[in-house]
Amino acid sequence: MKKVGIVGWRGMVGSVLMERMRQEGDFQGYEPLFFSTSQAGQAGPEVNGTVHELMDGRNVALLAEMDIIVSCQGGSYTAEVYPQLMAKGWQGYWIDAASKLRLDADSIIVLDPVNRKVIDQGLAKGIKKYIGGNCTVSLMLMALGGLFERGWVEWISSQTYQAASGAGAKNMRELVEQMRLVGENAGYLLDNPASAILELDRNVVETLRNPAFPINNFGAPLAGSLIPWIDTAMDNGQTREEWKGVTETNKILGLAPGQIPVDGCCVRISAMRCHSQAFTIKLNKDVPLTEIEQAIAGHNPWVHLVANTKEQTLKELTPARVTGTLDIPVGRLRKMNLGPEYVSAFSVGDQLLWGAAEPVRRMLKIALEHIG
Ligand SMILES: NC(=O)C1=CN([C@@H]2O[C@H](COP(=O)(O)OP(=O)(O)OC[C@H]3O[C@@H](n4cnc5c(N)ncnc54)[C@H](OP(=O)(O)O)[C@@H]3O)[C@@H](O)[C@H]2O)C=CC1
Ligand SMILES: N[C@@H](CC(=O)OP(=O)(O)O)C(=O)O
Repeated sequence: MKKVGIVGWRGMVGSVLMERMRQEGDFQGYEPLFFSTSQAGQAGPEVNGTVHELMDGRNVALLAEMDIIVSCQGGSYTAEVYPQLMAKGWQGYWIDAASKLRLDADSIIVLDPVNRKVIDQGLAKGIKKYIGGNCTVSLMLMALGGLFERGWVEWISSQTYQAASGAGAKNMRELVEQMRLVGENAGYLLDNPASAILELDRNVVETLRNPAFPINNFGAPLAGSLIPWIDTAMDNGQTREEWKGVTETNKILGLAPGQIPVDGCCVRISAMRCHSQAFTIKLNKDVPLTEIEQAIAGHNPWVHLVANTKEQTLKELTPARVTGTLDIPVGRLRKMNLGPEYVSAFSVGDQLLWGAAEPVRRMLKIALEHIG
């Protein structure tokens, strides 16, 4: 029986992966082994009625016995362990949620509803590294895959509204902590409907600017505010998150680097785990809106169109509605005043599902089918 090692299963992305694997009945037909870098020997997850003892995530000899390793443990773990496996001549498949190996020449970024052909070609060529994409990029391609598939996209500008979860579990806690403080400090004014609105506003700002306000993880208030910077600086003025847009999009689609320009401004906002994006799409010809709608809606089973009305937008096109689902709603779709080839659209997606765990889960199934 094939052996699959799962590392990082108890982290945030890993927990969502485990949840999805259980929902889909994925723990069948192979022996799963669960690894931890800090809890080896302790009881791990229960799968199909068996509680699995945790293996040492740094036991490279044991890891090398796996046919497939799935890691949601993070980039520094990958940097530490993957080269050791290579040095041992390991021939297994490495499936990873972290960005570390994404741009290696011999890796494939996986998003099978969009690039199954690229994945299958990689498997046929003997490629062994399959890496989940950046959440923002994966969610854009799940939303607009139909336009790329038709070859209609000349370039895209994406302005993002990214959730706290993208920065990690501690940041999600910090956001809610910030919200609590804002609410608690303003409580007495909210309780008095006669209180002046500018007093309420001053109260909130004083809370946000108080040196004791918890900002250790974000570096700035996020509740009642936003942060137009995600990840590290690149030399050209972009942030790394913005740079991933063009770099990963083209790699996922199997195109030459930079072939389809993608750029925009990535912004952290106070959603919990759904990233949203406003797109300006430049098509290479004037395509009627009905054909654009058909191309988007017909691309994959998870994307759906939301009518460009206030009622439907408020009902269907918000992080509050989409969180915890695999849905990829695309709305606010219209031709822009800039010209007939310019299209505006807005999309929302759960960045822990299609943005992280789901492409990895599906790749494990594809790899298992491939090795038989
Ligand atoms: N967060 C995101 O939105 C996305 C993250 N990714 C990538 O996925 C990787 C993992 O990210 P993420 O899931 O956020 O990482 P987490 O910090 O949630 O988990 C990583 C590891 O931390 C250890 N850990 C220590 N304390 C705890 C605790 N109290 N609860 C759970 N785990 C704990 C666990 O390892 P151990 O058992 O060994 O101690 C766990 O596997 C990163 O490389 C990230 O870049 C990719 C896409 C999106
Ligand atoms: N950088 C993303 C989350 C993430 O982990 O991205 P990546 O997998 O590319 O490192 C965000 O902050 O929303």
